Amino acid sequence: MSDTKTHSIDISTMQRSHNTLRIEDEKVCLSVKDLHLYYGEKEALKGIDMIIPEKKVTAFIGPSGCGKSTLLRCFNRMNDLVDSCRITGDINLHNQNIYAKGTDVAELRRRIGMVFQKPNPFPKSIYENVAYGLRIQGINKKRVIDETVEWALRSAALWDEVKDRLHESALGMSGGQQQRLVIARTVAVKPEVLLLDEPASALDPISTLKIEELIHELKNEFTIAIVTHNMQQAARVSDYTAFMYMGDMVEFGDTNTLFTNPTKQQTEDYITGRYG
Ligand SMILES: Nc1ncnc2c1ncn2[C@@H]1O[C@H](COP(=O)(O)OP(=O)(O)OP(=O)(O)O)[C@@H](O)[C@H]1O
Repeated sequence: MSDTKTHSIDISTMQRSHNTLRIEDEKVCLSVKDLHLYYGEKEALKGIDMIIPEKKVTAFIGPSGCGKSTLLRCFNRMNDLVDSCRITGDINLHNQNIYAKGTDVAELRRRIGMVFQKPNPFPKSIYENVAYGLRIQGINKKRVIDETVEWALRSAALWDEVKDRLHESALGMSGGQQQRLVIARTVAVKPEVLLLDEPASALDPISTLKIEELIHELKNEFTIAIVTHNMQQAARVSDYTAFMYMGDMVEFGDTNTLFTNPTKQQTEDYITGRYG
């Protein structure tokens, strides 16, 4: 690295812990081995090897089309829904191969929940949005559902704003509230992992800040993987960062190190805004 370059992100001004994390010290939640993914003839993931550490936030960054969302969708087998898609390699969730024959994909998606860019609440009440996953699981005791709805809404930092209008339509909420409601709906079924695919990119700056604060709280209970186009956001919210380029995992490591002292020239070029 040259001494004269200026980083576009000054991580030292962020309220981050300056301790460098070591991936070897982490408990493994998900491990990815030699993962290749093809959409028809096109190879979109070219032999990915990485782990997602437990109860930490792992961010995926990289230019448009590099495969971030594709990789995220592999973790709960959302790519199964794409006809042309073929996958080789392994992904293990706590040593269990999620692509093994006989895997209960609905149960996998309960254990690994996903939140998308655009808030997608159901056209139901706030309460019923959060209760939905519980009812699908056959839970119908009112007391259990009431308690879980409150717990999930508190976990999503939404309870105080909605406790007096639980039975009003979710569609009357602001975009930022809707996204926190979707997060409450996802955590209500007690997943182990939350996959967040650009969860704040459709939101205003204040709602974005709330989501970032929420991510910070949620990692006490959940393992989080987040795709973001916003490098400042990745630097603020994540413990580990993966930089991808054209289907390759170029660099993966502790977020402080990746943003201040990347080992690969391609990573440095990207985080200093030379391309992307
Ligand atoms: N359903 C699909 N069918 C065919 N090709 C796809 C499909 N989804 C993604 N691709 C292709 O796979 C590559 C990776 O796409 P992906 O959406 O994972 O990238 P990304 O890094 O998340 O991009 P962005 O930041 O723009 O969302 C791209 O070339 C894209 O065109």
